[in-house]
Amino acid sequence: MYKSIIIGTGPAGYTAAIYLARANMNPLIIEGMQPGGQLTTTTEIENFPGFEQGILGPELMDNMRKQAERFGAEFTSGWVEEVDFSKRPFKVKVEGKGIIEAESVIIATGASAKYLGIPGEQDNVGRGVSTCATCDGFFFRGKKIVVVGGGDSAMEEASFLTRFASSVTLVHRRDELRASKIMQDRARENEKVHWALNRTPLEVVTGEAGLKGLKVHNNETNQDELIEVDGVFVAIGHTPNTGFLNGQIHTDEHGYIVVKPGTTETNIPGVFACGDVQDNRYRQAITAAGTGCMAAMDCEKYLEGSAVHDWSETLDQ
Ligand SMILES: Cc1cc2nc3c(=O)[nH]c(=O)nc-3n(C[C@H](O)[C@H](O)[C@H](O)COP(=O)(O)OP(=O)(O)OC[C@H]3O[C@@H](n4cnc5c(N)ncnc54)[C@H](O)[C@@H]3O)c2cc1C
Repeated sequence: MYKSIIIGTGPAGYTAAIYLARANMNPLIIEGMQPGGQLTTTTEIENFPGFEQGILGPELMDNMRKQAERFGAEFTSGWVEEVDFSKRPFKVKVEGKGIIEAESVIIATGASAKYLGIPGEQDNVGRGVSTCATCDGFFFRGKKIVVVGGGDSAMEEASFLTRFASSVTLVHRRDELRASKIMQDRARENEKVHWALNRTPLEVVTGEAGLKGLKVHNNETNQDELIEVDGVFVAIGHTPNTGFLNGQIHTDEHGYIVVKPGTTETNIPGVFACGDVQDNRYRQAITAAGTGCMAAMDCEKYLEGSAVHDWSETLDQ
């Protein structure tokens, strides 16, 4: 039996692993199908502190893994299929490995960006196709971009990207947007934002020089069109990876794990959550790593038998 199991090896899981391993807690880390997490799908990371010239995503994650290994963290591959948090020790069922038991569990399974599922999209992630304006907007200075989506986050990303891009065209398959009025108004007031509503994305088109544009079907004219751009930002939401929890941990209406404010504690003492799986707002590598540190420290306190936080006093004041 392990003192602690960490599920997931993105920046959150690796950071928790570094802290727990250095505290002699001998954690077991379950890697899942995507060792290294989301950053292994991208190229240059320019906003992770400590790397003046930037660092490649896979290299950053490889460094974090080696750092955790150096302090004795143990890794196993496999996908967590089920958990049983109803009694102690906690049980974690890993595909092909069976049931592993632990006194505590840190959930760091991230959130997957939703994609359109059209030809050319996956081949060009990190080469013109992105799901993160904060991460990649900087690479599109003076360029033309489309943002696909009709919700608040699409409006926000479109407005944000006008700081860099020469023009941002918002593509949505209907002529009505789901976004709140205030977010729509903000985007509409921005003269760099253009609108291509009632258009269904069909294909990310590339040429010899790279990305050429987004082919869409115009639902009004029934014609296909090519919107010529340098970048395609897909802003149709994220899915937190919480299916394996089977409702045992409280989640919000979007499926994100709910933690006690200012901590990584879930509704079950001894089960902690960090990184994008509990963060619908920031979703950055540095915030994931930061909460990974918090989860390890909360977990250590729990294993030592001391209360993690006593909020009652704060709330009484
Ligand atoms: C293309 C791209 C570019 C990005 N660029 C930047 C950037 O420049 N700067 C920045 O700060 N952020 C960037 N981000 C965002 C950043 O990658 C995330 O915020 C960060 O990776 C979240 O870390 P995490 O540890 O919470 O989860 P993730 O990195 O998502 O890792 C989740 C881990 O959980 C595992 N897992 C999931 N389900 C299971 C399961 N059932 N069983 C076992 N394991 C499981 C996966 O295998 C994976 O190892 C980018 C994201 C993408 C997609």
